Amino acid sequence: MRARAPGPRPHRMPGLLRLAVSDPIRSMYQTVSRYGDVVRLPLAPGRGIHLFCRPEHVEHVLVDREQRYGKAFTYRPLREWIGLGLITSDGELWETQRRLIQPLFSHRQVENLRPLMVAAVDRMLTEWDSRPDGTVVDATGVMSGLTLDIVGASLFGADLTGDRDSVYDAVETLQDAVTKVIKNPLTWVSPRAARRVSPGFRQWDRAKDTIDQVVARVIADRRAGRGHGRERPDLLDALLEARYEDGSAISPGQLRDEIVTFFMAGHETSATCLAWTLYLLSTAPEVRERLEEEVDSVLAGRPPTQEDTDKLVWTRAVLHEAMRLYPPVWTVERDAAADDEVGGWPVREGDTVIVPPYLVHRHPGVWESPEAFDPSRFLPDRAAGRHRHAFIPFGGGKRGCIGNAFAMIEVVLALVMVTQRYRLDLLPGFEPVPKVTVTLRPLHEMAMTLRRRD
Ligand code: HEM
Repeated sequence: MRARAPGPRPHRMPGLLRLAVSDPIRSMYQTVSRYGDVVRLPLAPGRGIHLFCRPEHVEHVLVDREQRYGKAFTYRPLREWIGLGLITSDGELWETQRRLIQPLFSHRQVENLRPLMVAAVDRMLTEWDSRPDGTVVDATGVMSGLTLDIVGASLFGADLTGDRDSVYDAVETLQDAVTKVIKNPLTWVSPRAARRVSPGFRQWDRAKDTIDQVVARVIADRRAGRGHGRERPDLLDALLEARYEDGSAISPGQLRDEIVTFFMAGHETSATCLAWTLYLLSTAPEVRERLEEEVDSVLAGRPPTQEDTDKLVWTRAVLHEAMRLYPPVWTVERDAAADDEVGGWPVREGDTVIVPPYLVHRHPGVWESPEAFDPSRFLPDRAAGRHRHAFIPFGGGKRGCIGNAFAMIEVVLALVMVTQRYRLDLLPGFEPVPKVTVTLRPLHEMAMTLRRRD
């Protein structure tokens, strides 16, 4: 094992941290272009942050040695708002909750949710149909409304269509809040204190209240037996009816935290993926025409079933390529619970390890012309032989995304059904810029015109 990975000397850290705060992706790029794809940043005496950008490093940290790593301290600020749900918990609590929830997210179970997803996309398209051709929409906002509707209907049997705008604003506020708190060095000592001293925290608490009120209503409706066309038990039923080994039920606090977690994780990521996909398609007419041809020839106007999925090769390639360029979860971070060695470099207990999908997905040693939008790189003949951790939009290992199958059904369905009826074009002169918060959503509105295809 070598002594220590390359990286800046401690006196350069203040400048680097300033850049990391103002522009995290640029600072990561600069760091790896100067030091290579393994970098150690001296955070404090005896404590380092490691950046690993190669697929084999990802596999090592997230899969092969996952038991040596826990969620990084950087996830702690999230707990201030979403509590200790599946994303932010660790250890025994996480294992118990994951065991409880995992069966509901198997391929077979989420396939059962397809009709509810189709109905939600239909509701959005029917609303679009009532607007004049050429109407301008904010693609990020509409996709967020759609995926919130899907999560509400399919996981909680709830109609959340009336909550779209307030939840959208609240999620944006909370993402900004988490990002600001993470950037405050006090977070390393106490995220709660960092939250309290940050300007604007009252507004953040109001956003949390907005989410909490929606969640409380969803639970109260279910307890009162008010359903919304449910044919089989959903996530809310599973959580309410679950009994732990000692026979106890889930506590009200834990119930709230899990629901808020699924609320947030389940819609924001898929919405971001769809918004970037629509943007990229509007920049590449030949890619979009090929998508339209595939959708028209495979489905002839009907919504896709499970059996169609394998035939929608180009559709899936387009979505994968959009998630490669704009991974909704752009960074994945762990704290080492024990000493380790990654790619021949030492990692000490307590060090933080970053495996950023954004950089792994644009690694020039793995991807040809990594900055280009080229879905054909995901066609089976070109994808063959690529390292399986070169593409990690859903993370990997036991902490990988529980909603992976759910999300893929949802985004394929949404893209296909939109493509069957509409073309979306970016307003001329408008160039979206990624906003680096918890997710990689577009900084401003993604203003696009809706045009019917018929
Ligand atoms: C395109 C859509 C999505 C992307 C790109 C995505 C990405 C991710 C990633 C990268 C992680 C792992 C984070 C880490 O290792 O630190 C994760 C975890 C998680 N995701 Fe997703 N996700 C998506 C959709 C969904 C959906 C639809 C749901 C729920 C319905 C969901 C629920 C979760 C949960 C609960 C976790 C935490 C899992 C655990 O730690 O046990 N995600 N997601």
